[in-house]
Amino acid sequence: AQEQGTSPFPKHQETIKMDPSDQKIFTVIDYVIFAVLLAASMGIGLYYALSGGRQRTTQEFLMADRSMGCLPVSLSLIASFQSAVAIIGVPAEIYTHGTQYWFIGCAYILGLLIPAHIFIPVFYRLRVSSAYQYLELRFSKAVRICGTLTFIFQMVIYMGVCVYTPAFALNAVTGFELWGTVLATGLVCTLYTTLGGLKAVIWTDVFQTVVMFAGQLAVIVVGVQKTGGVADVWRKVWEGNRISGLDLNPDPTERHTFWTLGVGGVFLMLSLYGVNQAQVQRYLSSRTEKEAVRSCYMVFPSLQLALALSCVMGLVMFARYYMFIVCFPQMVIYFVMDMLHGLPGLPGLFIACLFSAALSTISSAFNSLATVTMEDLIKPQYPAMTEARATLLSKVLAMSYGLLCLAMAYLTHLMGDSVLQVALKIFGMVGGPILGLFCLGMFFPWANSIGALVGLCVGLVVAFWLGIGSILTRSTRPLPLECSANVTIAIQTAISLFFSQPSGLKRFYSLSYMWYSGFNCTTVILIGLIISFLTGPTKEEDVMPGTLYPLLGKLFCFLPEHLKKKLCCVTPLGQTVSEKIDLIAKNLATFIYNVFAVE
Ligand SMILES: O=C(O)CCCC[C@@H]1SC[C@@H]2NC(=O)N[C@@H]21
Ligand code: NA
Repeated sequence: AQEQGTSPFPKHQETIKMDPSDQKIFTVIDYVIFAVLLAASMGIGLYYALSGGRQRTTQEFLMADRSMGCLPVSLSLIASFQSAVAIIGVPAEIYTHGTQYWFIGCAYILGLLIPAHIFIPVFYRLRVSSAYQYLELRFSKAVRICGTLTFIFQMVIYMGVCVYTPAFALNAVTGFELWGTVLATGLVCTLYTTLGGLKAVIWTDVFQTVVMFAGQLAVIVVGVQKTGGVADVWRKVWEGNRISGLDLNPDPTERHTFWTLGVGGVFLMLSLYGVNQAQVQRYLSSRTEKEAVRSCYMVFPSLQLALALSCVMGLVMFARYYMFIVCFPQMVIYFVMDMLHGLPGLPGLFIACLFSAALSTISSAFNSLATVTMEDLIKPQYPAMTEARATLLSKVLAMSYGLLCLAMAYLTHLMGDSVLQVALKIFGMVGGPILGLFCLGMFFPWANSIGALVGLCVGLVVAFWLGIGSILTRSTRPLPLECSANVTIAIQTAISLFFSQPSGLKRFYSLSYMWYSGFNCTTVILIGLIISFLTGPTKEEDVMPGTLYPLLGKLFCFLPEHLKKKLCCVTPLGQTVSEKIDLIAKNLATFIYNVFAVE
């Protein structure tokens, strides 16, 4: 049933440019909406710079006076890791490979329950400001510093991808000024983060998350209506077999299956929602531990909604273009402008949506980077520093990270891979080992500092060997379009010759990137335990109270008490399993009550 439509695409696939002049994409109202977004974000920043304690202490600037409620915290938690990468990358993923990626939603259950009931209680009761303070309490100063530096490395790269993605995508399709937008976005974000601190970052995240959902919803509604209605879209999508079934293929080199997404995805979620400073800081800014746990529960429905919106957008895009099977990097933006041009204000709304996604993520990154640099690297060196000076320095740090992020944006220009893959690989390669470090500390009392250090280093080396190896050996990978033909072939032959390795290594390199978090986390734990046992395991009684979570006690709760004692599974968190279970039940009940009570 292929309609004989004329292809809406210009002849040359490489340079898809809708010249704003003839297409009249952006009317004045569109620019106004984009400007309103930046102005509103600045306004919130200024408001928190001039109200409350006027950002005079690090407790307020970095921790929002630990006074936040669960609703803003939960929306800010989503905004931190739902950036333009997901808004552009997920629809392209669904268009190209079908809805298999949607199964990552199954990882959100354990991916949020474990942080709510394991990581939050430990961090909250230690009353730390930075997650890496935990590493010094549990291990040593050296482990804390390595953890902090690893986190900084991860977030600086991730930030660059998040700033660059929306600007480059828009420029490629609509000629929207590239570096002007990167500068405008980066500077506005740096300003309101530097002026208003965590309170401003959280409240701008709330506003930006609403804009993000609105923009995606608008594209879906207009897209379905222009593609013949829901029934027609469903028929085209079904015929194009874009609705993937449950793929239970256990092969770990299979890119997306229920196992790589549903199980591998849990480790990805734990590395973000369990131990990433940006999220931990939000939990710690909650007024009570219960409020923090509740905000984690409230993330679940909104995260599922965000995932559904971006997946449905990909399906509508497929229904629209399936008869012209083409795929080029900026197809999603092209589709959006194809749907929305001629509807004044909607292209502007989508641009606002794209930059809301970017701003909310990079502002969280700036603020968490400033916090860990201050708390983990500077304050311990200068304990006598006055509050005023420390707060001023935190603001300077937020500003510096903002400028560094612009530089990273340019580096992203050179990466060329699909941005969703790049972002998820960064989390897997760097977030995975950090998750392993925290799990080693919380669940294994025998782990000592040397084991933790060696485990982290080996974990990072293996992670980068795997990550870079997979990029280099995927000779089938389409190199960025701008490469000229003969150079590409020469490079590819050189790489394939150099890397023509035995099948074992080839299989290692072809591990699905969705397993990176789980694989690297496990490496750190195994190496960490082996080294700890070789260098004299820590005794339970020597461990700082409150830094252990009796995971083994929970798992073996059926064992008699004396055996559990031997397996050192006491419950230092002071709650037996049954108390834990009824806490979960009570939380669910109050959460459901809150939702309906609000209605
Ligand atoms: O959107 C981004 O900036 C990064 C890609 C998504 C990161 C992970 S995927 C699972 C979880 N769900 C989200 O919305 N973000 C995180
Ligand atoms: Na975001």
